Amino acid sequence: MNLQEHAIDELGEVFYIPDFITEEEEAYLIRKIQDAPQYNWKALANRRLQLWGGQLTSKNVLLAQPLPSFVEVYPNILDRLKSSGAFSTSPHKVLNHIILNEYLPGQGIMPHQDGPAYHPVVATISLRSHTAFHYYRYTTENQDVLDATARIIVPTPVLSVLLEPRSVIITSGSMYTSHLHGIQEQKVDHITAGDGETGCPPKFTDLDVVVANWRLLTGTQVKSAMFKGGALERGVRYSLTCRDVEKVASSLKR
Ligand SMILES: O=C(O)CCC(=O)C(=O)O
Ligand SMILES: [Fe+2]
Repeated sequence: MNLQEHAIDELGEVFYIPDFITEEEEAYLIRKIQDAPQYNWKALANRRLQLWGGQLTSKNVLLAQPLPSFVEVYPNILDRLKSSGAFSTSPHKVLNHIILNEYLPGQGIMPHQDGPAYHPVVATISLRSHTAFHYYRYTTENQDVLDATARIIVPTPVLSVLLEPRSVIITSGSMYTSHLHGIQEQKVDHITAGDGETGCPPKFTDLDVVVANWRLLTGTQVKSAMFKGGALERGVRYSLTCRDVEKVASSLKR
């Protein structure tokens, strides 16, 4: 796979690959996720999550646990991501940690950075529902403040993407190290139609920002919204956030 053909930003740091997994694989993964015992879920204020591959210590060391067979055997997400080239420069050349997030319609995640525990590449697979995913930057004022929470975020995203179910989005470079990303808490994503040409691309209506990956979208309903406009209702979405934790403790080191 030539990752650069999937670049959706000017610097070539963000890549969108539609239909990264099949519908059968998606159905299987969702069944496995839903079959997990209640105690595997960690409840947060506005979403639930599961950690696969172990916990991180306060010093950002992964206490590695085996990954579930349904990411290593069928479907073999590990190898598939490896052959995408996404982790070719990471220390273990492959992901070793996955956060599974569950979002109900109307739930999201505040703009944030993923931090220094991971090699600065993240691959996020979406299951079951689409969502709208935005990248943000800090203002240049206040730049020397070391505490990221004290810095000001520019409210208009620098890049906005429509993530389809079964797609993967890969974020690397400065988009990982110095930008933020988030999902707004919405039940519906309104789309303003484009004209099918680069001069007038489709937009997310509410923020008036271009759908950066509109040319790469494959879903019938989603594509129709790009050309005719429309409202895309969010369903329950699962995301698999795949990363390579740099420091690993335990005999499971890979
Ligand atoms: O669900 C997503 O697509 C994003 C999740 C995320 O940013 C994270 O887990 O750090
Ligand atoms: Fe994140």
